[in-house]
Amino acid sequence: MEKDAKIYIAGHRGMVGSAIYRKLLSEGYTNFVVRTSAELDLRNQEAVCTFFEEEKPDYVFLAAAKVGGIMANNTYRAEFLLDNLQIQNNVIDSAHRTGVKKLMFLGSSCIYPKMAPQPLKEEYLLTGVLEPTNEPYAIAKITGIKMCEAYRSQYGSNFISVMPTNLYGPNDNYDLANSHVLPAMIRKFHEAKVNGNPFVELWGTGSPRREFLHADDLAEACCFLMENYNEPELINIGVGDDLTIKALAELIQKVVGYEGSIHWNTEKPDGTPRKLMDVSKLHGLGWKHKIDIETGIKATYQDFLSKMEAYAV
Ligand SMILES: NC(=O)C1=CN([C@@H]2O[C@H](COP(=O)(O)OP(=O)(O)OC[C@H]3O[C@@H](n4cnc5c(N)ncnc54)[C@H](OP(=O)(O)O)[C@@H]3O)[C@@H](O)[C@H]2O)C=CC1
Ligand SMILES: C[C@H]1O[C@H](OP(=O)(O)OP(=O)(O)OC[C@H]2O[C@@H](n3cnc4c(=O)[nH]c(N)nc43)[C@H](O)[C@@H]2O)[C@@H](O)[C@@H](O)C1=O
Repeated sequence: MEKDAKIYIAGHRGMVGSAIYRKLLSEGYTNFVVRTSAELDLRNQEAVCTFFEEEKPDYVFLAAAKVGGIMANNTYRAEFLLDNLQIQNNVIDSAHRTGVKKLMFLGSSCIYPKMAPQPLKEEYLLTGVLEPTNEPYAIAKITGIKMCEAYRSQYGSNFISVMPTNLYGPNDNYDLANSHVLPAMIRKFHEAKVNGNPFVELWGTGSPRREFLHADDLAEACCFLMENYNEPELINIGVGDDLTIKALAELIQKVVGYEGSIHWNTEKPDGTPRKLMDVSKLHGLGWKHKIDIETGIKATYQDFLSKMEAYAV
């Protein structure tokens, strides 16, 4: 990307979009176009077409989406399917129509079959049945991958698809019902510590395994791939290592300094038993993550503390 190129970061206030924004600013890029969802609802096809025709960005990072943890995905199934299809269809097609030089579509590790062999290689896409709790979201993301592939093959568009593993970091969502596990645990342990609660309730059995990548590492990988990856095939972004939800809970409990106990509510879903990314393709290109999980959790806890008033702890 040329340093003065016009870059549109869709979802620039979100955890991922804001991390990409910070990374690009730190690398000396200056020409950005951004809109909040209130200013430009990406589900609105006409508004998105007009925006692209007026702004004509050179590069697009598509980090706007309806996002949430296992309960949000399972509860708002229609919105996770429709909103995401609308957002990505509108942005990808407008990017093509206005001659965007390159677009990056962000998918997710949940696109892979629930019982796929581990670690998850890129070629396992569409080889089996999906995890039911996030099937609508996964179907939308798979459609986004196929849109990028189709526009490349029919029109020669340089649209790439990257599949991040579970993410965490600054500007994460700490809502107890709708967030992902890592921010939820930070908030639950912190509130229990402050309020002197004897136990914290967590969901499922604690036995599923998850891989976690810090948003700043993800942003670095996205910028690296925007520079160095121009292939039709999707590419995984992860750390190549995972831990059980129980081990994650113990780590966060230690960082927060909570001394009570954990109750596992097995009425709540476990979701996919394991989704560990195979990152050999990414490593082969020369990129590897830097932030280890304990360092990342400590920094994220500080981010939570700085925003705590917003969550009325
Ligand atoms: N978080 C995770 O663990 C993972 C995330 N991803 C992917 O990364 C991307 C970013 O996720 P993340 O940063 O975590 O999500 P966030 O919820 O933090 O941010 C999503 C952003 O999307 C924008 N947005 C949502 N709906 C609309 C809309 N209708 N019109 C315009 N903008 C909209 C929001 O804008 P505004 O703030 O202005 O309302 C928000 O800034 C997504 O594609 C997600 O699927 C992939 C794997 C894991
Ligand atoms: C990124 C990814 O995120 C989603 O998938 P997920 O990885 O299953 O999401 P999660 O982070 O919410 O949960 C991970 C694990 O953790 C357990 N768990 C324990 N206690 C809490 C808890 O308090 N909150 C939450 N949310 N989970 C908890 C929970 O039961 C599960 O076993 C996809 O829908 C999809 O959106 C997607 O792509």
